[in-house]
Amino acid sequence: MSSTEVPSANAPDNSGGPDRVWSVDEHLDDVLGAIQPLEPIELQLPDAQGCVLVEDVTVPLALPPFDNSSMDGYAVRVADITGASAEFPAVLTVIGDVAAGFGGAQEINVGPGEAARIMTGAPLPPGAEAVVPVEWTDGGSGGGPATTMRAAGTHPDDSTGEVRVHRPAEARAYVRAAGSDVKAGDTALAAGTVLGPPQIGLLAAIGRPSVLVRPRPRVVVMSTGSELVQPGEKLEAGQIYDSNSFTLTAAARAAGAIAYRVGAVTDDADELRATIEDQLVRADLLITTGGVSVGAYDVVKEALASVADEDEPGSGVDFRKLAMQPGKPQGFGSIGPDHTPLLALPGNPVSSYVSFELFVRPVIRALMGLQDVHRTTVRAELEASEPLTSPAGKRQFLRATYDADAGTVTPVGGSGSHLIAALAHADSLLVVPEDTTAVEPGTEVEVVLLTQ
Ligand SMILES: Nc1nc2c(c(=O)[nH]1)N[C@H]1C(S)=C(S)[C@@H](COP(=O)(O)OP(=O)(O)OC[C@H]3O[C@@H](n4cnc5c(N)ncnc54)[C@H](O)[C@@H]3O)O[C@H]1N2
Ligand code: MOO
Repeated sequence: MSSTEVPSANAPDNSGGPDRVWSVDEHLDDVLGAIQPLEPIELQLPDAQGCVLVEDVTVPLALPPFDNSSMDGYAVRVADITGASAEFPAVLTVIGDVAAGFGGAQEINVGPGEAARIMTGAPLPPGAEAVVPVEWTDGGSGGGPATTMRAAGTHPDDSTGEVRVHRPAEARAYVRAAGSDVKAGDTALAAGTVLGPPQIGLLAAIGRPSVLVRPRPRVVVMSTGSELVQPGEKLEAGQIYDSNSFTLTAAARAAGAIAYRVGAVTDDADELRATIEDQLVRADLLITTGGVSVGAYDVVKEALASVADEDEPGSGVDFRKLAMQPGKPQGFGSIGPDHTPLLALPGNPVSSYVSFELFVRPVIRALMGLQDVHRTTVRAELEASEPLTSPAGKRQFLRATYDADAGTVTPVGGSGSHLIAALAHADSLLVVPEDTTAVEPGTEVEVVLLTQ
């Protein structure tokens, strides 16, 4: 990197004391190391979308279940239409209709010199060896080539009488063979598959109404701060609107969670503790924002100190400083009888969002049992009118826009962790490493894509 690199004197303090500063990677390892995927449950197909399958699903019946037509046309015997042409059509007796869903195909038996009208998806009747599309015939009209089949309801006579076939066809032409998609006993989907729309469709096609999956985590998001007012309400002096709970609830949902937004809780440890205890019942993961710094009203630390069950291994919430900007103060641990994981994020809006992207999103995805828990990162050339500066010893995450065609990344707004508007116009985070204090335009940098 053609940028200013600072010596290791600025590296995080790893001494283990109260002033210890953890690196982003150490914190992420600790957080993810404490997360187990949620226990599998049986979910109805519409609810299983986006979830990870935990069973191998075996095909109970072949697809298609029976030989069927891929065209609207006539089911015929091959020998009857050998050598047929427009000038010398094969004239066949129409013995009836076979429509999709028609269960009585066995009653229609196509004998020599006979044809049955057949619709796309309808079972091939006994005796028939091929299907000729209606466009290869006169459609029973006695005239030239047909373009469509006339509706059985308005033209019942078309199911009887004669049809002229203008072209020969090979055996099995326009026939979709039973089992040509999957066979009974095949593995339809293997454990570990993420259920997207086509996978849900396959499960439905083989008749499965529900499957065993890891569920979406239920994530409760609450912001803290006595200055916070809900959008729509009147702002008094010194108050601001609560945006974090909206941002992070939306982010949790986008990450795959079932997200519950709890409005802002005031800076009162008892109230916060009571709210957290109330919310535990519906939470697989709790997220708080604010109150984790060193201020006199930073109550999250105080409240969480006694919500935790200290007698149980794995309980309790640790607060630490990370070598990153934004997002320096962070809390992580588990609380309540079920050791529900909790991440306490800093209150500054950009800090809480960047912290969510780096730590909470991977947790949500790990709870879902997904293998790939991280955002896509790419390398891009810095496009800027002047060099970027970054604090020594901290990994900085600047908001940016990424141009995939040009292979460039451009910072949006400054580095301040209160810059909500710039964040809303960014699609990526530009990463400046801990040992770099300046980055020249044109330098290749790492970029975290917030959309993939
Ligand atoms: N003396 C020090 N002060 C601060 C330090 C420090 O090390 N020493 N760290 C700074 C850093 S870095 C951060 S980040 C913040 C974290 O503070 P808290 O987590 O305690 O957050 P608050 O004080 O509650 O709020 C900070 C800021 O963000 C606004 N905020 C909070 N919640 C919301 C919300 N839901 N929606 C919109 N805006 C919100 C709040 O009004 C404050 O302006 O501490 C620094 N201070
Ligand atoms: O770490 Mo704070 O998140 O820099 O603003």
